[in-house]
Amino acid sequence: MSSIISISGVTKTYATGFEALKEINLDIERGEIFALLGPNGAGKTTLISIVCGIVNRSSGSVSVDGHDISKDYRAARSLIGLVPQELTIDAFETVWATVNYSRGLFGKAPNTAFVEKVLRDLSLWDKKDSKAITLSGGMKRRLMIAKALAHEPRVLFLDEPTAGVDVELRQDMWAMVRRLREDGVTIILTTHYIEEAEAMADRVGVINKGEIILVEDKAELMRKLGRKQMRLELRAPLTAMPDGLSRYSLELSADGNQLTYTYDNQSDRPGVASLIRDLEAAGIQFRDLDTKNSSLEEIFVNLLRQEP
Ligand SMILES: Nc1ncnc2c1ncn2[C@@H]1O[C@H](COP(=O)(O)OP(=O)(O)OP(=O)(O)O)[C@@H](O)[C@H]1O
Repeated sequence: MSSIISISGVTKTYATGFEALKEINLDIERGEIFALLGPNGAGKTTLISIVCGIVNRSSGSVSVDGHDISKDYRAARSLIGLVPQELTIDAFETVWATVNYSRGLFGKAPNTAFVEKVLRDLSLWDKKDSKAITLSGGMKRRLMIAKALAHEPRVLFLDEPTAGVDVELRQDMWAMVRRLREDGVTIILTTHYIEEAEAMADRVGVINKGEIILVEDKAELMRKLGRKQMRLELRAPLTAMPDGLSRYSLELSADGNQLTYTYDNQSDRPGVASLIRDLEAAGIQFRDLDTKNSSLEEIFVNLLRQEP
């Protein structure tokens, strides 16, 4: 896959002297869903805003489909749709006017069939004549997306797309984002909901204190950094861990009824079989057993914990 966005050596120091981005190098591949994760204040919005031409970088370069965002600003910007965190729609404008106006701003010829398709895809068609002020919160967010798609961008930035959105609507949004990808749109989203990245992203980037600390294929990341846990429900509670089991990384629940064994996903010798033998030798019996893989959330928290 070739990259559609290329960010090279980008730094940002705000007028206050605050260094929000330190030497960011990042390539976004054509047609992927890329999730940018990071704690509050990590620099996600700053980075997106630079690519979209809203904030000036202090140094470095960015190109969008080969167009330099400074030298070739218009061409670069016309390839991008941005859905910012805050609502930026005129409350007294209709849905139809909002989307068509936005298309016009990019100098695109009117195309009612295209705008109709966007509104239908976002389940806003029956609201086309409603004023934005009369829409529910979820509809307003969808209108923001419709507005961002009005000029047929090839790249869509979604900054915290589902912040404060209920679970059902969040699932709808995810489905909609996947459909956009199927249409060939590259999607970059920032999110606090790690389950969102887990559900949708092809690749994940983690940014912390203005630095990209990791970029990885999501499935690979979960395979490489993921851990597995096996939980055993004991027949009789244990008061202390028997000596013979000290070589395993075992945790005993406070009531003594559960043992949890954490092990490496990738290891050829995860030690499960020998643990079970050793439990037997120690006379510990269990009623039930289950295993689970660690989530992206656990991987993320561990990554940030390792950072100085
Ligand atoms: N105009 C500005 N002037 C000075 N500092 C700023 C400005 N805008 C942002 N910052 C600072 O830069 C840092 C990065 O902010 P940014 O909004 O990019 O973070 P973020 O990762 O998007 O955070 P969040 O998840 O909270 O939206 C923060 O410490 C913020 O206070």
